[in-house]
Amino acid sequence: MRRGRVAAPHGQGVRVVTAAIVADGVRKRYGDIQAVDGVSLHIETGEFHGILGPNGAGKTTTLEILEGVREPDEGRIELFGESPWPRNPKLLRRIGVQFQASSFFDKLTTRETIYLFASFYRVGSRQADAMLDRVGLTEFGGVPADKLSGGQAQRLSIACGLVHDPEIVFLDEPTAGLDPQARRNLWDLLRDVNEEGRTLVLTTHYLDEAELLCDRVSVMEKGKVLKTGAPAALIRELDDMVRVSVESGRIEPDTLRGLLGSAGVENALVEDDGITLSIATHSPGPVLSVLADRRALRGLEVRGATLEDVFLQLTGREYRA
Ligand SMILES: Nc1ncnc2c1ncn2[C@@H]1O[C@H](COP(=O)(O)OP(=O)(O)OP(=O)(O)O)[C@@H](O)[C@H]1O
Repeated sequence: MRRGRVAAPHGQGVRVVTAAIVADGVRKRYGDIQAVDGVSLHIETGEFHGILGPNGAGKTTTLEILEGVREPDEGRIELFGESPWPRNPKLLRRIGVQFQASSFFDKLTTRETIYLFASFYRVGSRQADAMLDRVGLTEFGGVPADKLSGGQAQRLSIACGLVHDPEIVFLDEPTAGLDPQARRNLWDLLRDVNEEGRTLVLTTHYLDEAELLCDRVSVMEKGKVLKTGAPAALIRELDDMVRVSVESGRIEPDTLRGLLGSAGVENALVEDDGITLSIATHSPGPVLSVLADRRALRGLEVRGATLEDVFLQLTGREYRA
């Protein structure tokens, strides 16, 4: 949230912050599945907010309800004080939705696609061209939209959601499936869009992405928001925990149990690669000393806690996107 907050004039000492989005007690059920189970959110104007969680946590359903494209079973939602459901014409120009790239018309070029989206809002071709330029796609204007690479298609879909200059932008896993370079390029774009004072709400599987981009995140699991806060604040609540990792083959299970029993060890697990033993602790000294005694320091890494550790602490289980 870099520029979007409404600051009080100098000397008054009071900062007025208006809510862009308020959700209260939102529920949505699909048959037997309670997809969203009492979600409440308060997202400030200009905030970059991440809704994160593993598959099936209820992120997309929550986002669609906020966007006003899905009706909640229960709960109150307001965008700038207006309900988005049923379809609210007063809000349409003020919100932008990044559509999944797969929903483009396959016979339209990149330029025709953004012109089409621009026409929905009576936005002229000059503004549409400028937006295409902004996302670096001018030279691909004549290319059929379905021939763009994954990163280019995502940039086009974001451009289509931004072309009418909305105040709130909703993005559903905008970097899913992109290579690392394309992800980084997209992060730069999203940061710029937020710096202009727009409110961004993004869902993501990637905890590192949320940690890097978002002012605040809401961690979701099983339809509920487990916690909301600034990534750094959530991590700080873990009380200076660090994660010590080594190659697991070097340490016997007995030693591991001993470590787990010792003071300050929060948890120890073998990571997805099947090789790395990862130990979360508040006192890395004794842990490192036991590992050194056992000559089990191969592959040693010591790093600060991350949002993965926050998730582990909130749910008691490892984060698996
Ligand atoms: N239209 C639907 N009909 C029936 N069940 C649905 C529908 N949409 C979602 N669900 C179910 O609701 C739950 C929440 O889904 P949702 O897509 O909101 O989660 P998500 O966190 O966005 O997951 P993902 O990261 O996999 O997209 C899941 O169990 C999903 O299978």
